[in-house]
Amino acid sequence: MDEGKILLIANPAAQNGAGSAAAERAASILRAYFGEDAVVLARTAGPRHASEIAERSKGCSTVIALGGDGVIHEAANGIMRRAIEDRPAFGIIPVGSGNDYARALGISANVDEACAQLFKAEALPTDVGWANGRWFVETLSFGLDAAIALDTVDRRVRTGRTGTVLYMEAGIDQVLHHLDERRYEASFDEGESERGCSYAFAVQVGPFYGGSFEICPEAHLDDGLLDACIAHPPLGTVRAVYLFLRAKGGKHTGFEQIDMRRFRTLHVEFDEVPPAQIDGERIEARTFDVSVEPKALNVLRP
Ligand SMILES: Nc1ncnc2c1ncn2[C@@H]1O[C@H](COP(=O)(O)OP(=O)(O)OP(=O)(O)O)[C@@H](O)[C@H]1O
Repeated sequence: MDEGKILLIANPAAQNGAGSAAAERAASILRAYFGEDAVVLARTAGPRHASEIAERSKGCSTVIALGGDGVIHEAANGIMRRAIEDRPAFGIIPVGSGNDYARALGISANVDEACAQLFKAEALPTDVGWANGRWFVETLSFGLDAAIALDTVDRRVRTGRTGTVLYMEAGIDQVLHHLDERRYEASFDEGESERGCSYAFAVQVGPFYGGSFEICPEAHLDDGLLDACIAHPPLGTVRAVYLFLRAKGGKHTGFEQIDMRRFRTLHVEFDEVPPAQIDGERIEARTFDVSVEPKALNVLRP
């Protein structure tokens, strides 16, 4: 990692409050390495604050977001709002329940290990997705997948569970009780309009979503393309649970109900507003205009 001012944007509320101690720990490790004055710690005060801080972060060479995929999403959006030549390098220290972007980058969920990885990391040009005026670094999805991701937010507060167990529980519950078909009309790369019906429709920069489900195993962070996984009817509950469990290890592809696509742009219009998530955060619309901005962000990758 380049020396120079480092701005550490931390969500103290991440992972039920664990973000606060993690931020202190990360700041002290980074200061011990780069020098006391080289690292500025900024704690977020609430939703969207990370975007504002990152957008205003003039004069620093690196922005590191500490927290879950939500605060990483917000910080990346703030940086992306700046002109490309003015964007600092972007690093992450994952302290969340899903940590999908960290998994795609190969960054440890242990704060000490993540810092050690960042010291040796290179800032590599990385693709960023764009949908309805928001950037996404890893995932955007509609339907069942999004309902699962959104369900985990309430479920975590209720049960205190995190990580894979939390997603598995939410996933099985949604598949058993909300296996809804959603009609859409989609055009990939400005091609002919296709009418379709999906249970789940995920658009990925990297392979992971939902806390380590390898939904698009062939997705690469710097290939200039988005990958989609679309699960079509007919799919009974038993088959759906089977495919859902296989998706944990990326072994759901190759089945006739699973359509894998690769593209640069997508226009998709659902008959009704579907549950939808962008990097794990709620997004509401019936029509989505999606594209990829190749190698738009220099991301610290081990
Ligand atoms: N100080 C704060 N207090 C409460 N919420 C905050 C604060 N700062 C940011 N947030 C919001 O918290 C939400 C969740 O943040 P984040 O993703 O970092 O943690 P998480 O939810 O624990 O992790 P995951 O996304 O992996 O489940 C984001 O929408 C963010 O805007």
